Amino acid sequence: MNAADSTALLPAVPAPTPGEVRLAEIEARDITAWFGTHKVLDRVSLTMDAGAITALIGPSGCGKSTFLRILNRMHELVPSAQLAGEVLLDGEDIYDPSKRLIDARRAIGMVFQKPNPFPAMSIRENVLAGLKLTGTKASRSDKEQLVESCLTKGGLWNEVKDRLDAPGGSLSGGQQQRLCIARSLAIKPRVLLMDEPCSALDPTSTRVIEETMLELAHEVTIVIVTHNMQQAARVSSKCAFFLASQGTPGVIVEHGDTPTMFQNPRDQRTSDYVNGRFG
Ligand SMILES: Nc1ncnc2c1ncn2[C@@H]1O[C@H](COP(=O)(O)OP(=O)(O)OP(=O)(O)O)[C@@H](O)[C@H]1O
Repeated sequence: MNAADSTALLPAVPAPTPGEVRLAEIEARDITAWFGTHKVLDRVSLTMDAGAITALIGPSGCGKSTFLRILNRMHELVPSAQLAGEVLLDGEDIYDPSKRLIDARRAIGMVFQKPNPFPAMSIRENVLAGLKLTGTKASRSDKEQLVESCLTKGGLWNEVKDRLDAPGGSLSGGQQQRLCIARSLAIKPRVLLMDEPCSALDPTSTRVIEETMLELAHEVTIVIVTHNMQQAARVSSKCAFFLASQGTPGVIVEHGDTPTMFQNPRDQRTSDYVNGRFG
């Protein structure tokens, strides 16, 4: 079975109700990035469509994670990091000096490779942690509703509804990752960035998270970095192939609809990569 064929294994997802949510487009324009003098991305442009799941693929070190971190202003946390270019969230540059960092982080959430719940905090507190960090006020009953809806969207509610006061650290790795997804949803992001969210998980947990992603795409635009070609084919509708050949900075070689990228790519290097001939 090739990667594209495996799409059929996932259950059908019902269409979104029109007008229910306003989905955001995120566009990177001419992004060049450095760590010190090391240029790691060179004029990368990519539009990640509203409501789509876009997969960023490519060999190790080609700048996928750096690109993802640029999309919610995490790149600037590294002291030596520099950046040129623009990131437009629904047409507005999140790097515009008049824009606040906290607004970018609130609108553009991130789930990391390694599940990182607050281990000693309860499951409930983990979900609500983002409200505190962003200074968002909510009544007790609103918080209870939020906990239930986020854990439901994160695909975890049925497993934890009877132990919301148990510590986040008591959950399995896959459950912890779904808790992190629920936590990121609580502040209602418009875009969710996921950096290899399943690479530390077993196949069953991976499948549950993939199903969760497909459900979430109805209300939040998703960008995922993955090394797993089957996963890219199963969950994404758009795909971008990054490459940094022989010490040159990373560029996007090709991007487009996922089935085309897997079955009929224009560039031989894309074909070689998605078919496992390198990387
Ligand atoms: N904090 C950092 N300081 C200095 N260089 C860094 C830092 N983070 C990444 N780099 C360098 O930037 C380049 C791109 O790294 P990045 O992690 O973005 O690639 P990647 O495609 O996501 O790799 P992988 O698939 O292995 O996670 C690499 O050469 C890496 O060594």
